[in-house]
Amino acid sequence: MSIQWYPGHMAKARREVKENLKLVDFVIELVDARAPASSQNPMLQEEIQNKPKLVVMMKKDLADPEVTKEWLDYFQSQFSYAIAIDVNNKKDVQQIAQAARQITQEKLDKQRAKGINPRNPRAMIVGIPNVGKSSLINRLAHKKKAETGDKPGVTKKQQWIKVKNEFELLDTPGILWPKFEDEAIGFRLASIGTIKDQILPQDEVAIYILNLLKDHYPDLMEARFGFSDFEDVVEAFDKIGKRRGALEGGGVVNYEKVAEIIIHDLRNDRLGRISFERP
Ligand SMILES: Nc1nc2c(ncn2[C@@H]2O[C@H](COP(=O)(O)OP(=O)(O)OP(=O)(O)O)[C@@H](O)[C@H]2O)c(=O)[nH]1
Repeated sequence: MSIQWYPGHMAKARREVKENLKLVDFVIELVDARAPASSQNPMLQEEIQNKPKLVVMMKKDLADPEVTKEWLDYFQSQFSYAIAIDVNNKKDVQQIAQAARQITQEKLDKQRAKGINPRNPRAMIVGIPNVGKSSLINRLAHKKKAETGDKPGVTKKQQWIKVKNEFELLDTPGILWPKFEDEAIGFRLASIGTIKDQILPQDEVAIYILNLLKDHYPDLMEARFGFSDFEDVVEAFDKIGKRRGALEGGGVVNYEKVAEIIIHDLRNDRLGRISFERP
C-alpha cells in the first residue's frame, strides 16, 4: 500500500490501464465508501470513454450507512451503476455479478437479435492503492483462476477469471493515483490509509480526525474518548493522552503518541462507522 506517486509512475500506470482497457467491455471502478470522491482517480473517466462503468464503494462496513446511501444515489444519478460492498460479505460480493448482468444486458440482447451468440463480457478492476482491489479479485476468483489461454493480455501472466458465468475479469487490477487536489482530500486519504504516513504531519491528520468527529460524530467520540467537544486541540490531546496513558516521565502527555492513537483507532475501526465526505 501507500505508493508515492512521481510523474514517471503516473505515466506508466496510465499507459498500463489504457492498454488493458482495450481488452474489456466494461470497467469496475473501486472507491473507498468513506471518501468516494477523494478516492476516485481524476483521469479514469477520460480513458474509459464510452464504456459502461460500475462504481463499487468498498469497505461499506467502515462507512456511515446514511452517507453511503447518499453517495449511491449520487453515482446512480451520474449514469454510473453503483453498489456498496463489504468484501467479507458473500452476499455483497455476489451483487457484482448481478450488476454486471444489468450493465451488459442491452448489448448482449442486441447481438442475440442479430443472430450472434455473444461471448462473455469482459471487465477490469481499477482503483487507487489500498482500496481493496486484490481482496475483491480473490473473492471473485474463489482462488481458482479460469485460464482461457487464447485471449490477449498485456503480459503473458494475465489471466481471465470467470465470474458466475456472467463475465470474465482480468486478474490484474489497474492501479491509479488518487486526487491530490487540495489539503482536505489529502487529510481524507491519509485518514483512510491511502497515502504514506510520512507525507502529511501525523498531528495534523489527527487534528483533522478530531474535528470531523466533533462536527459529525460526537457520540462516537464520546464513546471512545470520553468527551465530544473541545475548544482547543491541546486540551483535547491532553484528555486523550491521560485517558489512554500516552505519557512520558513526570506525567507529561506525549502528543506524538496521542496522534498515533487517534489515527490508529480510526483505521482499525475502533471508533465506529465514519464517512469523510458527502456528495
Ligand atoms: N473492512 C473492510 N476492509 C477491506 C475491504 N476491502 C478491503 N479491505 C482491506 O483493505 C486493505 C487493502 O486491501 P487490498 O485488497 O490489499 O487493496 P489493493 O487495492 O489491492 O491495494 P494495493 O495492492 O496497495 O493497490 C486490506 O487490509 C483489506 O483487508 C472491505 O470491504 N471492508
